[in-house]
Amino acid sequence: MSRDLILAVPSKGRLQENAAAFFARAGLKLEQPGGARNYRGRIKGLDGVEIAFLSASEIARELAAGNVHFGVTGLDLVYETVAEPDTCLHLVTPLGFGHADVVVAVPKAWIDVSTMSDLSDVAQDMRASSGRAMRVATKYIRTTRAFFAENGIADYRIVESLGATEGAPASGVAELIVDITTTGATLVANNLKILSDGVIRRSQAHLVAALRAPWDEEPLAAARTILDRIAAEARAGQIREIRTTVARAAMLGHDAVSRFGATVPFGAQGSNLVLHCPVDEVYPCVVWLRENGAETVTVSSVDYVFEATNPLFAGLKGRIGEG
Ligand SMILES: Nc1ncnc2c1ncn2[C@@H]1O[C@H](COP(=O)(O)OP(=O)(O)OP(=O)(O)O)[C@@H](O)[C@H]1O
Ligand SMILES: O=P(O)(O)OC[C@H]1O[C@H](OP(=O)(O)OP(=O)(O)O)[C@H](O)[C@@H]1O
Ligand SMILES: [Mg+2]
Repeated sequence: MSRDLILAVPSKGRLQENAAAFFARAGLKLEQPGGARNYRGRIKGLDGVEIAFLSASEIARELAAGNVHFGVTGLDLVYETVAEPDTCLHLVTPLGFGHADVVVAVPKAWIDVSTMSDLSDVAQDMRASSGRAMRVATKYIRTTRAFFAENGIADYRIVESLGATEGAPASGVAELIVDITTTGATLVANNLKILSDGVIRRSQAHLVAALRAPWDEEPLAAARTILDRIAAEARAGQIREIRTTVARAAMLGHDAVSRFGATVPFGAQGSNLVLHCPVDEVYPCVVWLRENGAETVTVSSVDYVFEATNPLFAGLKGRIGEG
């Protein structure tokens, strides 16, 4: 049996390009030999990892079943597809793309309806006046059931919709919808509005680990390598490297830690000072260094910051064995 770590990556759709670009930034180049129709691949120069190219919703299912170790998919699909995600999955890290909100939206013409509580009244009124249940068009069935139950709405019916859900109210198939929105353009074009307390979930793509996957020594070692790279790239993105020569470098380095949340990665050597400073604090830190005698100060982006500890791997390690 293969002892490879299996990493599931979207093979199509909204998340595909961003996922490949994300791994590439971390120095992990996904290779798909034979082109887009070959659903197995590898990472260039990294043995012990097999890529499974799947659709985003399939990835959520395969993670829950423990058939893959790692997967990239949207939080909306994780919670929609998996019954008890907290028991069998570990969210390793958000990836900063694939943003979408799962929302409850009703016709704009319903001027008296702006909250879930108002919607509860609508459901009762409909039942009383026509004897029928309010209808909700959606493909987010589990998500809708849970959210409506939390809001005390029980008398409604789900109409399963696999596409163009926003058209359902106008075409008379349902009274309202639960769907994802990113820019809001589709809702506006269909004369729908989001209820003020109707944002069910803010979703983005995540790297997710399957607790039920066979986490033998080899896949765990591969996971450590992958997460080492991802953490190094993420850390590098949060900071800029500031370099200067200044008297009392050690003391200023020490102060920069408390003033700006900087780190002094290599310690202060004589009058040379290197700081890793949070992006938003870079300019204030430069001004402060000059006030303290620094003349030339350079600021640069770094590609990776590898550190002795890796919070992503530690987080995963802490949860393996629970699944
Ligand atoms: N504007 C958007 N429209 C649709 N999906 C989006 C959008 N923005 C981000 N996403 C995310 O992309 C993921 C869905 O991707 P995709 O439609 O390719 O997956 P899928 O549902 O598995 O595919 P298919 O519908 O073909 O089976 C979800 O996690 C979703 O939140
Ligand atoms: O808020 P917006 O930026 O307008 O984006 C949201 C819309 O985009 C997606 O539809 P998609 O184009 O993927 O079609 P489908 O739902 O029919 O698959 C999603 O299902 C919404 O309908
Ligand atoms: Mg889709």
